[in-house]
Amino acid sequence: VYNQLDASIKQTTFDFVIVGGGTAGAVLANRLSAHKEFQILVIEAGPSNQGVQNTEVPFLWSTLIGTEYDWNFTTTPQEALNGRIIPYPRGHILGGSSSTNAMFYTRGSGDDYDRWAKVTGDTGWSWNALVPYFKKHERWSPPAEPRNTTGEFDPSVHGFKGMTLTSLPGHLQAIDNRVIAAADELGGDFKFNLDMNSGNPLGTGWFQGTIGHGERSSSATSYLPDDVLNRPNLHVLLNTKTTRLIASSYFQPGTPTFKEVELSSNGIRHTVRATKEVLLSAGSIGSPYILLHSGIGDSQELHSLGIKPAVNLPSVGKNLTDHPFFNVTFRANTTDTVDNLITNSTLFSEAFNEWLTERKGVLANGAGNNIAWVRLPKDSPVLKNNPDPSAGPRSAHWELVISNGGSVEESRVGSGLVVVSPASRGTLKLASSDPSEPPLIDPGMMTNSIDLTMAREALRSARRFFSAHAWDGYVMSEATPTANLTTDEELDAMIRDNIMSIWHPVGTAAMSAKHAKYGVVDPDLKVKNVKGLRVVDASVMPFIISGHTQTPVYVIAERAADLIIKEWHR
Ligand SMILES: Cc1cc2nc3c(=O)[nH]c(=O)nc-3n(C[C@H](O)[C@H](O)[C@H](O)COP(=O)(O)OP(=O)(O)OC[C@H]3O[C@@H](n4cnc5c(N)ncnc54)[C@H](O)[C@@H]3O)c2cc1C
Repeated sequence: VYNQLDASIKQTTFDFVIVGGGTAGAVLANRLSAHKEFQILVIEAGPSNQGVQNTEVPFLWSTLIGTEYDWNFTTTPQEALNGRIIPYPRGHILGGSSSTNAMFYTRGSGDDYDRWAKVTGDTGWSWNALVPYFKKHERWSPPAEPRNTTGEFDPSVHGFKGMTLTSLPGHLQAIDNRVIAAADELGGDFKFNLDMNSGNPLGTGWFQGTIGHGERSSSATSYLPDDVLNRPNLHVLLNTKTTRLIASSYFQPGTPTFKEVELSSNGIRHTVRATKEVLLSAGSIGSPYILLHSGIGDSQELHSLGIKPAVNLPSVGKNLTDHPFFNVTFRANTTDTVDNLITNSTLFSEAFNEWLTERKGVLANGAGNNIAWVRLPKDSPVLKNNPDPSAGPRSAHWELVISNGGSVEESRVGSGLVVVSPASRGTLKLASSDPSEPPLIDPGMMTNSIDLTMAREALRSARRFFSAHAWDGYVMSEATPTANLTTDEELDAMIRDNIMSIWHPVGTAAMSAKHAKYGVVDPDLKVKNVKGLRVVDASVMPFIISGHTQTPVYVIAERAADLIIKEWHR
């Protein structure tokens, strides 16, 4: 591991150069370096994850936003959100966003992946074909505080011998029994679902997180532990930014080859070469950003920025898809909420000590203990008059992340509401030809009015959920900013004022079928009309899944590693 670009790095040629040591990049680094004949270099812009305590304590994930471990991006003014600019965090650390995310472990629905298989013409991306990769990635583990978890998950759908630790919440919360009772009482949309990761997520069930023994399990902790980092054929260069890829046959006719990588750290520039492939794993923002700076994108747009076009691939940076998110909260007749940890330093110290000494307690938990996944009703006018934005009947339109808290001023419970099958699309563009300038990120939040409808219905469904008898005497009244709003117009105005991103950008270097006229990579993740270059990360998803996006990234990377090894291993 090198902490910076300096003279100690003698080697400049490797079999594979992996750009980005994030969620996907760490998987590739591990799987490829298991083959001793491959020399591998990983280039990561951020520092090491080791010793960064707030990446280890699950409850403290949100404290990493806005720090040196975050790229600290923001969006362009969002047209459908009254011109608001919203924060757009991305992990800037080994492990990438898996080192800083909220650790939801959700696979989405079987239909999400079957849609990928359909649009790419490759059955290898179907749910059934990917199930072995979900299991290869996952190492299910007991919750941090041991208890009988029978009836809270289905062991048959999980992997027990994989890499990344997953678990049910260890610390039970005051509201958990009421959530399950509300699901049983209401049935229908909210019916209890034993395991939301079976391919059939709809209904209410227990949160599963990328947490093991009370600590975050990231791609860095699970795929790049010391014994892997110490492999003699794996080289990891930290604190170093890749600025662009250089075409080696620029002026020769035929398909350009991109095997040269330009790096920069502390003002020093350097190039390295891959003899076999460059693997771009810089994420949904970083990968299209590097492609565009390398002249791979819409030639006309690049030309107008002063970048010499190398390959005309107009889909680079287009199709940016993300999940909009907002909150609803209700005043609650309790003093037992997680917000007390924020307002009461004694309570926090006790909880922190418990985590430090035993890796237990509320700080060993993720962002909630229960989730519900809901669809628009079959007879919804939206579905009658428009194509269904979701992948199919097993995919949710929205998600309720039930939370035992929501305000530091008074006791509340509530729900994060996420539109998980959005129809809006945005773009990622360059502001200039200068690779030190951040990109223009426009997720186009709510630009398709169907997403507004789903957000409104999500709120109405949360109101139904919290008016179940199970909450009698506990939930008092809805709080601002959603309280007393009933008409579509009132709700739309509130949504436009409050929607944020839940930070799941995908699709900016999307896969398409082999000879499709659009798309950035083929189903084997090779960049179209280019040699020597694949993209392996969240940007290749042709459609967003109806769940949080780290798990599909791990699965994409696991399958990519197999494709790459099959091609090059002798
Ligand atoms: C705050 C937050 C919370 C989230 N919560 C959840 C959640 O609870 N559950 C879930 O499933 N998903 C969640 N997500 C989304 C999920 O983490 C991502 O979809 C996933 O990790 C993306 O993986 P990736 O490999 O595509 O990119 P990343 O993991 O982001 O990796 C990209 C890596 O490339 C590096 N890089 C980028 N550009 C360059 C460059 N020019 N040179 C060198 N290195 C570069 C970055 O520093 C980073 O390490 C969250 C994301 C965020 C930001």
